[in-house]
Formats: sequence, structure tokens, C-alpha cells
Amino acid sequence: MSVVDVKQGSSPVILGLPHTGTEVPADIWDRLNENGQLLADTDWHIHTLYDGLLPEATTVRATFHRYVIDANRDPEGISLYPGQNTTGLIPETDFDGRAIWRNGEKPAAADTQKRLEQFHKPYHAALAAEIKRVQDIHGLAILYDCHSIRSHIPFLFQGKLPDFNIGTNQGTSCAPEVAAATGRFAFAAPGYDGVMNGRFKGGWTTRHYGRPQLGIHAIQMELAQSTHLQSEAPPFAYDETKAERLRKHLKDILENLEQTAFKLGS
Ligand SMILES: N=CN[C@@H](CCC(=O)O)C(=O)O
Repeated sequence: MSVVDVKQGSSPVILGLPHTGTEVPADIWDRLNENGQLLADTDWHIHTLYDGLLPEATTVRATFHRYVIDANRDPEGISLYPGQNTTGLIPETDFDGRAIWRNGEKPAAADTQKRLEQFHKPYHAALAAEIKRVQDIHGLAILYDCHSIRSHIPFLFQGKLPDFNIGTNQGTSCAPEVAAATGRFAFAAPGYDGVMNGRFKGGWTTRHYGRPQLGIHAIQMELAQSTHLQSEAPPFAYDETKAERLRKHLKDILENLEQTAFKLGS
């Protein structure tokens, strides 16, 4: 299986898709318990939701599931949110805090090393190469990292998650113009709510690549799955009607981001 799927485009915008993959090698699959085999924490259908919205955007998509190894976590294993409930580089639990591995099958340090080499490194090598290619063309690059999550997860946050959750690592991962361009259409979308740097401030990808002073702007969009799924439970089916409504706003956001990149680069 190919670990990463890259589609090159001429736009200054790159879409990162670290969590839409559902492929799990057989030997790892056999170690997941029944709960783990639900793959519940997938960013379900996110590549379909964004498909074609900005035709010249480059896309970099991990094909492997985050339970194999999480492409949006620090390869050193450092927690995204020290002291808070979160999931790790190879998660031990799902987002509800329930075990995902069979008894005695929890991955060990040697598994982590192997999966870093086989999955995490190739994904990030491809992403870094695309950022460099785009920056060589335009003088800058905007990495828009695409995510989704259930809107109610008491293990991770209280109450209902807003629809659009934009993360810029507290304003450090991109220029203010990039954050404003993303927020402008997200926060004005009728019937939706949103927040900047709320519960989700940007994962390792956003934090690692976002170097606005060097022309690399990274921003994370975490969508509540209630905006585009029929139900936030198995089988996590796509809701065409909800998705079509949402896609109009996502298209506005991405087109505005692209225009902002051209302005920043001129
Ligand atoms: N759908 C995935 N969500 C991200 C959120 C990262 C963050 O805390 O901002 C993840 O777990 O990697």
C-alpha cells in the first residue's frame, strides 16, 4: 500500500489530510480489539468533502489510519496538550478514553520505531517536499490542515463543539491575514458557529510547519462532524445535503485563502 497520496497543483495552498486514511496492515489490525476495529476516530469523508473545491490546490493525504501511527503527533511522542486528555503518537485509547488494543497487544517502543519509519516519516517527507515545491514557485505556501471530529466527546471537551474550529497555535503558525481570511467566511456562514484557537489549537503538523516569518503559513480547520455526517456514530455515513451546504462555505474559505496568499506574496 502507498502510505501517502499526493496530488500536485499550482496553487499556493496545500491541503493536508493526515486522518482520512482507513488502511491498517493485517498484522496491526489483528492487534486492535473490537472497539479499535471500529476506527471511530477517523476524519470520515473529509477528502470527499474538500474534493475539487480549489482545483489547483496540492493535496497530501495519509492513506493509513491514525491508530497505526498518528501523522498529526510529534514523532518524539510529546503530548499535544500536556496534563489534558488527548491521544498520543500511537494512541492507547480512542477519543472516549476506551482501550483500542487487545490485552497484551499494546504497541511497544519497537513498534513505534518501525511505524515511524514506515508511515510517519514518508508522510511528512512528502508534505515537506510539497511545501518546498510550492514555496519555490510562489515565495510562500499556506498549509491548510483538514480535520473533523465528533461534536460531543466528554473525554476531550465539555458540551458541544462549534462547527468551525480554526487552530493557529495561538496566532503563531501563520500571518494574521491568513487567520483572518479563514475566519472571515467561516464565522460569517449563516447557521454555523465557530471559534479561533478554542479546544483545538492546531496539532503537530500546524505547529511544526507553521513558520510565517519564513513564508510558511499553517492553519488547521477542525470541523464538527455533525456538519456533514448523517450521524456521528458507525457507519459514519456522509450526508450529501449537509455536505453540499457546507462545501459552499469551504470553497469561499479556500478561494479567499488563495487570494490572500497572492497578496502576501506580491
Ligand atoms: N480530528 C483530529 N483532530 C486533531 C486535533 C489537533 C488539535 O488539538 O488541534 C488531532 O487529534 O490531531
